[in-house]
Amino acid sequence: MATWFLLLLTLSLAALLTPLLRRRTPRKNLPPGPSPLSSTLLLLTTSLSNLEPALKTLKSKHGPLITLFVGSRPSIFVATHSLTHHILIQNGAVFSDRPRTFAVRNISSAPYGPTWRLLRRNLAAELLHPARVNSYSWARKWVLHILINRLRHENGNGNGGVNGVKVMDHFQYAMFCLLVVMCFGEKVDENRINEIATVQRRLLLLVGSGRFNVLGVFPRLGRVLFFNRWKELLQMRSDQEQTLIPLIKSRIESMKSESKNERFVAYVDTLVNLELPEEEGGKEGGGKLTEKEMVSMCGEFLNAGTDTTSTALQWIMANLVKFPRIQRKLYEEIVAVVGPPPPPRKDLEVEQVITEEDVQKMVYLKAVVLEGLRRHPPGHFVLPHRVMKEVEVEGYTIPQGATINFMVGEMGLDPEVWDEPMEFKPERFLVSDGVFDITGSKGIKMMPFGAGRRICPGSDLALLHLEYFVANLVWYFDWSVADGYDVDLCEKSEFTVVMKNPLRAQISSRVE
Ligand code: HEM
Repeated sequence: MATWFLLLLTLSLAALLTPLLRRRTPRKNLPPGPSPLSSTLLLLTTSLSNLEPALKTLKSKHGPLITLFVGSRPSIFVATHSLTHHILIQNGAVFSDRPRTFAVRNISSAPYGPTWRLLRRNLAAELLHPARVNSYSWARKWVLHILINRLRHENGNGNGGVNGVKVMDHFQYAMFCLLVVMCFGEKVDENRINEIATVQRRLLLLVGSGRFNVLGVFPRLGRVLFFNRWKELLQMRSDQEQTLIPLIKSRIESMKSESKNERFVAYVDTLVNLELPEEEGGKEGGGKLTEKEMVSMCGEFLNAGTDTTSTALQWIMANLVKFPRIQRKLYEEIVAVVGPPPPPRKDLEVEQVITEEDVQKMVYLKAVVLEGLRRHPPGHFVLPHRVMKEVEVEGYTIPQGATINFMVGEMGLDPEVWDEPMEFKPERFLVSDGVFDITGSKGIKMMPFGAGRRICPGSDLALLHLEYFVANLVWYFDWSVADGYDVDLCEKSEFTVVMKNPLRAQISSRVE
């Protein structure tokens, strides 16, 4: 359907619905913002991440609480740390629901209630518990091996290629391998990894682009008016099922034949026997997860931990290339803890690695990772929350059913909170020996993983992955600017906020 037609349709729809719905839900003392018509247009045609520039302008005009509309439905944006703390930490229960969108069963879209609690607790306690995460040490070592060999290969076996290595594809591949092992409990070959990654990324980018927003907001009408989009979404979903169901089935089969002590626990194992509660008024019933629901859960697990972590890894490595002094200081810390790196082996085996226990002793490493997440959080917003009952905030009324979101990117760069916020200065996190409360429970300074009850349950795993890979990559290689390339810190919004000009680095082995 032509874009002009879509715009016209959206405008007419908004114009029609706004007065109708406003009559039913009288507009209360909402936080200020632009007119319902112009904000409906903005929200229906723009992905969340591309909204940021418009919201910054609105913030300077209206203040830190801004209302936009989709039809008559208010969508509120919060731009300051203290208000976010007040909302998500002090009044978390009211603000922890999710807007109803597509009917998929997963943690991130589950309404705030018993099913969400069960699914989230399952992930946190059965898979992301520190003991379980430790049991995947072999998988991290295996993936590090793959990553180092891919980087060496592209770089001409460590001799330093002229145009450098474009690292992002390798980072994404490595994170994907790692999460696939944790999800399905098996090492999957390269072709299959690429196949799963392609399907998952297509789904992620299209849903993240905002093109399907209208189907979530007006489900019935949207499917008729935007039939081709609806068909495209169904096709992507069917591709996802075709790639993930065989892996789920194979894991379930192997669970029957292996004894419990023979194997480590994969995410699928934890999902098989879950008994979901019957939710009052819920559309979906209780009982065991169906095969298709397991696809949604596994798809969420893969996507939540892959793009976010590889995006953060790229930003951190880009800053280490741009600022050799910081890279040198980090290398010195690493050598002080584990000694110099081993010479590369001819059979491409990575014999010695910096372990998870080693990284715990590296305070500067932790500061580098935190500074990367402050300066370049992979998401500049959290996932939208839904308000469960009407509340007052700062003298304004936040109505039940409104969506609410938080300007994560803005908060990490607020000059009132951060000294020289645009500078990459890991030292700012050294004041407390690299111990920083990323959950924001006592006060929020930045929130790359969100805050409160919906905070990212994978934050500890993500931090471990970042520390582990950054440490090993800097230990094995010296990273410098590739010929003819400048490290450009410009941002571009995809599903996450990525480097507009992806990092190209010249890497050379630290030892002959
Ligand atoms: C650097 C890496 C990561 C970043 C920056 C990140 C960030 C976030 C953010 C901002 C949210 C939304 C919070 C909210 O809505 O208030 C979120 C939710 C979530 N993340 Fe992550 N995440 C990362 C890695 C991971 C990993 C490794 C996993 C799992 C293995 C994961 C699983 C989830 C899940 C399941 C949710 C939904 C939580 C809920 O709705 O209760 N994330 N993440």
